[in-house]
Amino acid sequence: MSNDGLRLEQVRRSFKQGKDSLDVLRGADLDIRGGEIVALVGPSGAGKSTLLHIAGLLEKPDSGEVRLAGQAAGNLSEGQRTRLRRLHLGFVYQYHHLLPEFSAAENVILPQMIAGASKSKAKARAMDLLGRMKLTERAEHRPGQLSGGEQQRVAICRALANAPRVLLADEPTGNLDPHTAEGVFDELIKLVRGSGVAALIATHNPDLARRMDRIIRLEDGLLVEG
Ligand SMILES: Nc1ncnc2c1ncn2[C@@H]1O[C@H](COP(=O)(O)OP(=O)(O)OP(=O)(O)O)[C@@H](O)[C@H]1O
Repeated sequence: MSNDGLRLEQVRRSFKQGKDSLDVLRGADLDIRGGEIVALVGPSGAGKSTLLHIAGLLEKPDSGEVRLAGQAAGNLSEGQRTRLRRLHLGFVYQYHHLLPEFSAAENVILPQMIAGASKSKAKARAMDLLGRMKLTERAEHRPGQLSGGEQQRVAICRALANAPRVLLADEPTGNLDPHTAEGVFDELIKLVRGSGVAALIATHNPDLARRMDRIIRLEDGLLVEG
């Protein structure tokens, strides 16, 4: 069946470690539809970041297919992969990676302009996203003038700026104290639900994982439900 979100089919990835090969992904299957929020859990070193890099077209699998917004990525050129990534993917990392010399609003405006939006449209969307994250008053502040929670909320707005079909997040609240993490996570969930994006969020926090629609566990190189 078609899926306009994210689909992985029999994804395999191994790394050479000396004479041995470490089989991190051994045929991982995944299907996330628009509007679904899925937690990716598993012990440290299980391969969650590797899986997110492959799903985000930052790395290629040894075999298997990644389908993004209905399009198979396997046979695309580097240029086509970059375009697909720009059009359909948003990323949130543990650290915000905002541009320090630009304001919060500019950090959300820039990716839209790179994708071809006019400045006025990009600004209107940035202010709308920042408003939904309760950051209107902070829009003109630079990242260094914001709290850790606020920085991460701006990073979430930036990830959603181009209305991607798929949002990938690697421990998005992992750097924050538990109370702040909970608040940022609530806002993330609200924004994601309102946008219809397919979201895959890696977390070590079982309380946060339980609040998503489904939990997928990475175990011995395979993805299992629950
Ligand atoms: N480029 C690489 N070369 C060799 N080994 C790698 C490479 N990338 C990852 N690995 C190995 O693959 C395994 C999975 O790593 P990965 O970072 O995906 O795990 P993770 O589940 O995200 O861990 P954590 O929860 O600690 O972030 C680890 O044993 C790691 O050392």
